Amino acid sequence: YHDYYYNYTLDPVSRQLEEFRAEHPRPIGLLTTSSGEPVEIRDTVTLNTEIFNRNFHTELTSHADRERIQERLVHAKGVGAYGYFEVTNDVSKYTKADVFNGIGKKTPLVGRFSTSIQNLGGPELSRTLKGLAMKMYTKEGNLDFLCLQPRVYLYKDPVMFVPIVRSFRRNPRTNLFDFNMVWDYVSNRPQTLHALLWLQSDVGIPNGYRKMNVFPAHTYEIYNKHGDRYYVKFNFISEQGQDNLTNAQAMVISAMDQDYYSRDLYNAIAEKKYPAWRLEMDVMSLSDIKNIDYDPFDITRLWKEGTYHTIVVGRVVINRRVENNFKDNEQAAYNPANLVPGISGPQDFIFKARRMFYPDTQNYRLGVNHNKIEVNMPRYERTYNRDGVPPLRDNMKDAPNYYPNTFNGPVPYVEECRPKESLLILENQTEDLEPSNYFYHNVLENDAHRQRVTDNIASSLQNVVPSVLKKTLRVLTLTSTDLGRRVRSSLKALRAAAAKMDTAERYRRLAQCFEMNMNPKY
Ligand code: HEM
Repeated sequence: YHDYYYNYTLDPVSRQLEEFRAEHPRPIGLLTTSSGEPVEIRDTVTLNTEIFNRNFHTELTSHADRERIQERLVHAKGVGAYGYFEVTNDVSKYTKADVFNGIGKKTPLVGRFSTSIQNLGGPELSRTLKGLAMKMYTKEGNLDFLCLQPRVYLYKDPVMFVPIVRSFRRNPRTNLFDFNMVWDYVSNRPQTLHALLWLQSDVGIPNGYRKMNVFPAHTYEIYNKHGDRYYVKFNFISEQGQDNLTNAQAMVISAMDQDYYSRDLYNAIAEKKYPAWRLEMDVMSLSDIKNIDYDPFDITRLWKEGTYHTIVVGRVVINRRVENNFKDNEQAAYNPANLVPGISGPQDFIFKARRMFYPDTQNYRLGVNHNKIEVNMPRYERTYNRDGVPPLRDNMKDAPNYYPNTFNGPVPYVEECRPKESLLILENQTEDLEPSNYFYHNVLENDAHRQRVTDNIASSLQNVVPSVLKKTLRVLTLTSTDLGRRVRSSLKALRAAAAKMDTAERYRRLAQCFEMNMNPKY
C-alpha cells in the first residue's frame, strides 16, 4: 500500500479476503439456492414482501439454525493444516510399516493443533495440555498420531478420563474454573501430579504451536518383516526449537489476542516459514522390555535413561493452510486406533479404552460415516459397512454387503510376519510418587526452574478451601519435602501480598488467573 492512507503492511491473516478478490477479479458465479435455483436480486431483500415465499431467505435462516455441530468433548479449540511426512532414515530393521520405509518417501498428512480444556472460543495461551494430531494418508490406510505436550499423560486408568476432565473445567454452579476441583482430584489421585508438574513448568505455555515438542506418550509395539517385535515411544521434536512464554508474557499477549497460536501458524505457513518436526523413536527390544525394573507401559512415567536408544525416523513438514476451517478442521476425526501393518500399537489400558472412545465420540459428533468425510478418507477402502447418515460416497454400489460371501466381495489379506503372541500387561494400581519426584529433582534443570514451578502451584492454591489445601500440601510434601516446603513458603508470601491489596484488585487478578487457567505471580 503506497499512498498516505495505505502506507502499512498487513499480516497474511488480515489479507486473506483481499487475496481471494485478487485471485477472482470477477464474482465467482451466479448466486443460487442450495437446490440450484438462481436467486433474483429482489429476493435478497425481504422488507415489504411475502418473506416466507423467498427461498433465499428461508433457506439462509433455517440453515444457520442448524449450522452448529457438537464441539469436541476435549480439544475443542484447534487449528488445522496440511503437510507431509518424509522418511530420512532406514528403520526397516524395526518396522515393516510402508510409510516409514524408503528414505525420501513422502506421505501426505493433515494435522490439527489444539488446546485441551478450553471450549471453542477460549484463549489459546492457557496453561493446559496442548495437542498435535496428525493423520498420515499412507498406502496401507490412515495412520493417526495424537500427541500432547508434555511427554507423560495424566493417569493410567481410563475410568479417570471423565472425572479429571470435569475437575479441570467449569464448576457446575459458578460456571467458572475452580482450583478447588483441580486440587481435590489431583490430591485424591496423585498419579496425575507428574503431568501437572510438567504443565506448571516452563513448557506449560509454549510460544506458539510451532515451537513445542509433542509426544503420543504410549509405548507402541512395532514389528519387522521377520515378525520381530520392538517397543517404541515416538517423539516429535520441533525443528523451530522448544520456546516458551512466561506467565506475564502470555497474559499480555492473551489480553490482545486470544487466538495467538492459530494466527501465528496461519501467518507462518503463508510466509513459507513451514514448521517441521523431527520424528524419533526411543526403542527397546522384547528382551530389553522384559528385563527392566519399572513398568515401561505406564503412560504416567518416563522411560528411565540408559534403558533404551533413540533413532531418527523422518520429519513432518506443515506447508499448506486448510481451505476451509469447518471442512478440514472441525470435521476431522483423529483416532489413535488408526494404525498400519508393522505398527500393532500400544497394549496398555488407556490405549485399549481409546480404541473405543474416539470412534464413539466421532459417531456422535460427525456421524457413523465420518471416515467418508473428505478430510478423513483414506487413499483406499473397501468395507461391508453400508447406509446411515450421509456422506456415503458410492456406498459400495452393487457389491455384496455381507461377509463372508462367495460373490467376490472384498477379501482380507494374510500377513505371515504378524506376531502370533501379544504381551499381557498387568498394571498395578498403586499411586506412585516416584515419577513426580524424579521430574522435580532431575528433569527440572535448576533451582530457579523449581521455584517457578512451585510459585505457579502456590498461586493456584491461594483460594483453595482449607480441607483441599491440607490434603494437597501433604501430597506435595510426600512427593518431595523440598517441593512441599517451597510451595508452603511461596503461598505464605502470596497471601501476605494479597492481604495488602484491595478486594477489587484481588478479584480482578484471580479472575484473570482462572480464565487463563494459569497462575500469575503477584
Ligand atoms: C482414556 C484416555 C483418553 C480419552 C478417553 C480421550 C478422549 C478424547 C476425546 C473424546 C477427544 C475428542 C475427539 C473428537 O471429538 O474427535 C480427544 C481428543 C484428543 N486427544 Fe484424547 N483421550 C485420552 C487420552 C489421550 C492421550 C493419552 C493423548 C495423547 C498423548 C490424547 C490426545 C488427544 C488429542 C491430541 C486430541 C485432539 C484431537 C483433534 O485435534 O481432533 N488423548 N481425546
